[in-house]
Amino acid sequence: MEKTDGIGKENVSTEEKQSFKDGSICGYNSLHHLLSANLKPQLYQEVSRLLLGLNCGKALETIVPPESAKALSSKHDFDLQAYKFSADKELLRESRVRVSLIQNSIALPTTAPFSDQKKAIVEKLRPIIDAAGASGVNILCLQEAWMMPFAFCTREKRWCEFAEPVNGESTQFLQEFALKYNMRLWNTAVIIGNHGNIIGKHRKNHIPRVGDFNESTYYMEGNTGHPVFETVYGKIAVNICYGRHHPLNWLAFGLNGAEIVFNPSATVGELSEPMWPIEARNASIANSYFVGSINRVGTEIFPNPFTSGDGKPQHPDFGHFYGSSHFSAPDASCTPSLSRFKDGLMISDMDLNLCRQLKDKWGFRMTARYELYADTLASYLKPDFEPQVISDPFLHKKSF
Ligand SMILES: NC(=O)NCCC(=O)O
Repeated sequence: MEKTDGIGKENVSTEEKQSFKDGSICGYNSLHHLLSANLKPQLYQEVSRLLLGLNCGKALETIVPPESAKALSSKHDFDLQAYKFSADKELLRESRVRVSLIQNSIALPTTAPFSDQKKAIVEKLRPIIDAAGASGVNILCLQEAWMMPFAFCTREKRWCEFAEPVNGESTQFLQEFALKYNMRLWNTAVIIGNHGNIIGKHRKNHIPRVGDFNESTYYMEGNTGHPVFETVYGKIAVNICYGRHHPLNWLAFGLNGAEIVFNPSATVGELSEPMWPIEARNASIANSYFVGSINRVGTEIFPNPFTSGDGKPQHPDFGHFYGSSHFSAPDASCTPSLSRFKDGLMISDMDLNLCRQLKDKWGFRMTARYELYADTLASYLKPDFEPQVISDPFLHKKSF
């Protein structure tokens, strides 16, 4: 596995390890770097087999990005990784696509004028999107609320100034690239076609009310259902951030025929890091589609400290957004993650036939018994719902 600049270092003292406040994992870019640097090769291979799975019976293949993309990654200091998910070769159906994810930190302090903050993020993204374009990427997804700091923890209304109409300046910025590179790009919920056209939008279905994530101060639950956007490169959908904790949300995109579901996110280590690699991978397996998970990076400090309603002291930041963007495939394989603290571009070739092949192999759709669940859900929604519980008759008897 590729080692990164000074951060992927092997000789880290204990004191140093304890003092990494930069978002690294004991000085390493990601869990996979830590493991590859510290395990003997055969042990690392076995750990990888379990952590990342196998694709067509082998460890996931890496792709070498073009020199121009590598040069942009060195010059602008972003993590660049590329992989290939294969499927069994089919004679009649060919369905290959190159997909990518971008994770980024903000570019200016949250105290800078809002328009400068937005411009600086756009300028930071330009070379990363160019690297994706130079790599022949067909579909690109950015993180949730990519053009602003994730200020919803503050509950201050002034951050609403960052809101834009569907065809606002951020969409227009991406439309240029979509046209230039014959690519589809998304700003979390706006889906842009390779002619620079807006194909549609999807609004976040589930709005968090957990820890500092109290986004209900800013927007309402989405009302756009579970749209799947049919593009020349495949059928794609967006499950925005907190929606990943809702298995029925994933299911509905699958029932509508999604082949790739993106999960643009903003989430912090203390809250969700142990869940992050599991939820996407599980959704991918259960619904026989690919998942692209994207999380922002960095720690964003806000001018006015805020409390979290948990009795603890007020604080000026959310915690560390841990990046770790990656792809999961329906055969339970997945890519390693991008850096935990650096901007990054993850590229992956996908043979979308893998979705149908896994449906055929495991038959989850065929065996799903949706009518059972439709009945349970219908009765659960009624005010007189009684849970189906059969108690041990001895449970409520007095003991002798
Ligand atoms: N942005 C967002 O929905 N965050 C919620 C936190 C989480 O789901 O981990």
